[in-house]
Amino acid sequence: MTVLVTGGAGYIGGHMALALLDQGEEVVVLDNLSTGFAWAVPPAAKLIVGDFGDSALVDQIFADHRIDAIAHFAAKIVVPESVSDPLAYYLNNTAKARNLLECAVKAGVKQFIFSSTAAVYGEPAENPVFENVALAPINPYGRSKLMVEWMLADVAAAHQLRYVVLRYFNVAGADPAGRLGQSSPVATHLIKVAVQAALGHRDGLDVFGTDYPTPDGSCVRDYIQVTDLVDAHLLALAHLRAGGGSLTCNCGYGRGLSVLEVVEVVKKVSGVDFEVRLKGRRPGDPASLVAGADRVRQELGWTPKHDNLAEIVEQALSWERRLHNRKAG
Ligand SMILES: NC(=O)c1ccc[n+]([C@@H]2O[C@H](COP(=O)([O-])OP(=O)(O)OC[C@H]3O[C@@H](n4cnc5c(N)ncnc54)[C@H](O)[C@@H]3O)[C@@H](O)[C@H]2O)c1
Ligand SMILES: O=c1ccn([C@@H]2O[C@H](COP(=O)(O)OP(=O)(O)O[C@H]3O[C@H](CO)[C@@H](O)[C@H](O)[C@H]3O)[C@@H](O)[C@H]2O)c(=O)[nH]1
Repeated sequence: MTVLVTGGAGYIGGHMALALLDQGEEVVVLDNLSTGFAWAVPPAAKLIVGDFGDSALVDQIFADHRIDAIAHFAAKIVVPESVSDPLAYYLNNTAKARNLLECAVKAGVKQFIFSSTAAVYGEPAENPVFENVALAPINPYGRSKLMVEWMLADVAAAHQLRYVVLRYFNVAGADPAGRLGQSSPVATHLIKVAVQAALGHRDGLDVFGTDYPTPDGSCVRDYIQVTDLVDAHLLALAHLRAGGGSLTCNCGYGRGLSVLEVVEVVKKVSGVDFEVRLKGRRPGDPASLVAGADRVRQELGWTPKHDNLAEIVEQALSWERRLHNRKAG
């Protein structure tokens, strides 16, 4: 059987495609290359360049391939951009997901893994935050994803489709074998920005907000290494294929690190004391998000292998060097 990976030319979907191929699966990647790269798709996967909201194209993909599961990564993912352009997020992340689900139901695809986000929690009253708290996203990005979670629950109640929703916390690092990493043309994620500053590819780093109600005033996040996250998807796929029921799980390590702490680790690992400018808050940022991560361990048997920020930063540094040389070369 074949897995359809939407967004498989992107950061996390690309690592998923690699991992699926590593375990002998057939992989079809559907990606419009809006933020992804054809070169990031492993050659053994079939890349179809197109939009996952294009129902005629998706129907054709289901007709041409024996797809038993969809891993749906494709989305717009930048929180501040969702604040300035919410309709783009509701179209790409929400409305098009509805079309994809309709095609899946029509084609009888019964297994669906969805990339959700810690942003569905908004500003949780307590951290770590567990899956069963009331959901109150504070930005359009989080709302655009939460609506897909709701659609999935309704579709699963009405049809034979079962799902695993994985709510990722902050994803970072790269394939330990060095085959792939985060390649987005315009970096916005903290670790990637910090690593670029350390390598002199940008002029220092701005810290967005130092007056949050956190120990050092900067935002706290739970950084999860990308192949550990992908392992949770492989386990989710096995769970669904074994007939397991629909499930929603946080994906994080259950440990919060502040922006200033992350910056210190990047400076230490790189050995470069790059410029850090303390700035005002960025729109849409919650103060703290740390995963209550018991369920993914208990229900899926997940055990992380790379829960170490220095190792994650080392991976990000070595990927960024490679990416830079590739561009220069
Ligand atoms: N990176 C994180 O820290 C993080 C955290 C939580 C959740 N997520 C979720 O994980 C998923 C993957 O994120 P990523 O970091 O790999 O981002 P990314 O931008 O690297 O990958 C997204 C991919 O989707 C493709 N895409 C976007 N819209 C499309 C469309 N309409 N049709 C076809 N392809 C389309 C892009 O070209 C890109 O290759 C997203 O759903 C995101 O919301 C990411
Ligand atoms: O140059 C920078 C970049 C980021 N930050 C801060 O670093 C923290 C983390 O920001 P970022 O790496 O952009 O991630 P988030 O905004 O937390 O969002 C990520 O993590 C969410 C889950 O927690 C996911 O839903 C999103 O898709 C993903 O982009 C935030 O406090 C930012 O304000 C800075 O201070 N300077």
